[in-house]
Amino acid sequence: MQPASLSGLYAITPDQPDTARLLQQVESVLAAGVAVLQYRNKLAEPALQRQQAAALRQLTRRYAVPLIINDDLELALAVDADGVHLGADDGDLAAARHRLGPQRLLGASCYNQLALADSAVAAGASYVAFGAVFPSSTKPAAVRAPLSLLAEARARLAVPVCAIGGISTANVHELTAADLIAVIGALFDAPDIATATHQLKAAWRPSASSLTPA
Ligand SMILES: Cc1ncc(COP(=O)(O)OP(=O)(O)O)c(N)n1
Ligand SMILES: Cc1nc(C(=O)O)sc1CCOP(=O)(O)O
Ligand SMILES: [Mg+2]
Repeated sequence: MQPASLSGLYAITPDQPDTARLLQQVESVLAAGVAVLQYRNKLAEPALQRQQAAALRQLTRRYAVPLIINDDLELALAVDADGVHLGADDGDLAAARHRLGPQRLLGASCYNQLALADSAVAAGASYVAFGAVFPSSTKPAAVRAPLSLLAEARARLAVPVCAIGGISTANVHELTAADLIAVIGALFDAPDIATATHQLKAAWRPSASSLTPA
C-alpha cells in the first residue's frame, strides 16, 4: 500500500474486554466507512489481545479496511496485520520497518515535535501522528500539539499527517491540514456508533494534499 493512499477517518478501538462487544462496535464503524482501523487495548492481557487482534483481522478483511496494531510489532506480524503503530517507548522504528518489509504500514507518534517526524520518515514511517490536538478524555495527560504543526508537517514531509486527541464533530472542521484523523471516544463512546461515524466524516473538510494523486 502506498502512503499517498492513506487518508480519511482512522478509528482506534477502545479498551474493550468483551470480544463479542468489541466486534459489534468495530463492525459499526467499518460498515459506516473508515479508512483504517487500529487495534488498541491498553488493559488486555497478551492472550486476550491476541484473540481480539485475530478476530479483528478477519473482520477488517471482510470490509477491506487496513488493520494496524498498536504498540506490538510481534502481535502485528503474528495476526498478519497490515501494520503497526509505535510511540516513543514502543521500539525502534527502523528495526520495525525492517521486520515489516516494504509493504506493511508503520505509523509513528510524534506528539508535538516535527523533529521526531523527520526521524520517523527517515526510519521508514508510512504516516506520522501529532497530538493531542484537543483535550482528550481517553488520554487526559497527553501532551498538546498546536494545530499549526499539522500544516507545517504537511508542507515538509512526504508521508500522510495524522491528527489525534479529543477529535469530535464539534472541532474536526479545524483539522483541514490533516490527512488522517484518529479517533476513539467520539466514535466508541457515542450512543450510536454508526451515526457518530457518519457525522464525523460529514463535518470534516480536509484541504487537498500534495500527496493525493490528481
Ligand atoms: C494514530 C495514532 N497516533 C498516536 C497514537 C499514540 O501512540 P503512543 O504515544 O504510543 O500511545 P499509546 O496509544 O500506545 O497509549 C496512537 N496509538 N495512534
Ligand atoms: C491514544 C492517544 N494518543 C494521543 C496522542 O496525543 O498521541 S491522544 C490519544 C487518545 C485518543 O482518543 P480520543 O479520540 O478519545 O481523544
Ligand atoms: Mg504506544
